[in-house]
Order: sequence, then structure tokens, then C-alpha cells
Amino acid sequence: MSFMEKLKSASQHNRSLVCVGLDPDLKKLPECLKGAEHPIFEFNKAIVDATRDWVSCYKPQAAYYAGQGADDELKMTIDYIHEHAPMVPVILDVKRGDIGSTAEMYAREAFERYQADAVTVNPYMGFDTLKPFLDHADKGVIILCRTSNPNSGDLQNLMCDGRMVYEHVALLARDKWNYNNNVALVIGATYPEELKHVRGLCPEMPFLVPGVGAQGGDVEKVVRFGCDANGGGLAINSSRGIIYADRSENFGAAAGAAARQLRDLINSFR
Ligand SMILES: O=C(O)c1cc(=O)[nH]c(=O)n1[C@@H]1O[C@H](COP(=O)(O)O)[C@@H](O)[C@H]1O
Repeated sequence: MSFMEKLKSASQHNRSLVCVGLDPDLKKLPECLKGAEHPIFEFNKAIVDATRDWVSCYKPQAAYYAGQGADDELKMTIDYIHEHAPMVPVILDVKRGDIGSTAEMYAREAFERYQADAVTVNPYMGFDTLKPFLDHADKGVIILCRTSNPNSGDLQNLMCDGRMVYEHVALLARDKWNYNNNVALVIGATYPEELKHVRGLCPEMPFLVPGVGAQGGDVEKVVRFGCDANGGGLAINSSRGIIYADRSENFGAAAGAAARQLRDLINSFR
């Protein structure tokens, strides 16, 4: 099954637009996991076990694994999701972007080494740097468009040929880069007006929307402005807001409850 089919099917089956971000920081893990051989994996495993019925996808952020020397635990986590939550796709959030020959290797890293269903990419260097990802027709390629961070407008809102840079990205994604129907866009929940605008430009494209929870994005606006005509088309990510819902030994159950609560809140606006 392709990423797009998997995302749709998990979203329908679990009636959920929630993406759980697996961004484990060793310093924030519950005491009960300290001293475990693979604490990050054990943490993720409990989060996945508790949340898999309430989500449409998972998104491990690669920096948390690379920065803490835990590449093996990233691989173990993705393998675990494929085995124990096989209908739920995995987005490897690594925001890649480099010249074509290097991008080929990054695509191999995401899709062959880690067996991710989708990857996040940075379009700053242009089409040839995205092509090695886009050519994998069954994999999702999720392109940064209007990101959630405070200074995202520095470049993304610059006017150029009568449009802002992020609008150019949305139009290129819609008209030139989506030749395998495997493209999605990242739009931050912290910029709901831009989300509405990009939905107008790209009525059918799925959007990954990070920035609810810890970054304070407004869930109601995200849903009302971002859904497609069928009330779907969004993967709304929360990482810290779900994985650290409780930092005692009860963390798994608390994450499950937080994911379910976010799912229900989102659904109440659909
Ligand atoms: O591509 C992303 O996922 C992403 C894009 C963006 O514009 N903003 C953003 O926060 N993210 C990621 O989404 C997650 C947000 O985490 P929380 O703020 O803890 O929910 C992190 O993994 C970020 O790297």
C-alpha cells in the first residue's frame, strides 16, 4: 500500500487526524526507564502501544535520535510500528535537501535503511534535490511550505513575482512536483490564515500540520481552515503535548488518553 493509501485508511479506520510525534529527549524520560538498555525504544514502544488506535500516523523526528546517538533505537521504533501497528504509516521527519547525488543517498536512508513510509524535505535547493524522493511513487514526500516557527516568515513570506515564497512552493508542489501523486505540504498550526490560503490553492493535497500542543496552535482554526472538502486531508501533529502528558510510570496510558482527547477535539470541529 502506498503512503497516501495507508494514511487515508488509518485515518478512516481510527477516525483520526492525529499524528503523534515521537521526539524523545533522554532528559525528559520517566525515571522508570532510566538504566534500561534501550530507554528511547522502550519509551516509544509504550507510547505506540497506548496510542495506535487513536492516530493516523507517527512522526519520529530524526534529530532526537541522531543527537543522542540512538539511530538503532529509531530503526527499532519504526520496525516496531510496522509490526505492531501495521496500518499506521511512519513519517521520518528529517527535512532533507541537498544536490541530487546526495539526495539519492538520503532517500535510501529514509526508505531503505529506515523503511519509512514518508519523509519531510526542504525545497530550498529546488526540484533536482527533491526528485530522488519524488520518484518513489509509493512513498510520501512532505515538503516544507509555511513552517510553524517564529521566524518562518523571514524567507517564506518574501514577495517574489507577485506571490510570497511559500505560495510558490505550494503551486510548484501542486503543478510540477506531484507527478506521482505522493506529495504533501507542511503548514504550521501557528499560521491558520496561511493554512486557509494554501488549502484554497491546493484543495486536494494532504497537509502535515505541526504546532498544536506545546507550540500553542489553535486546533479549531486548523480544522476549520485546513480540512479538505471531505473533512480530511490533515495530519495534525503533536509531539511534546502527547508523549509527556505524564512523566511518571503511568506515561503510556497518559499519552494514550492525550492522543484520544486530541482526536476527539479535532473531530468535534470536522
Ligand atoms: O516538519 C515538521 O514536522 C515540523 C515543521 C514545522 O513547521 N514545525 C514543527 O514543529 N515541525 C516538527 O513538529 C514537531 C513539533 O513538536 P511539538 O511542538 O512538541 O508538538 C517537531 O518534531 C518539529 O520538528
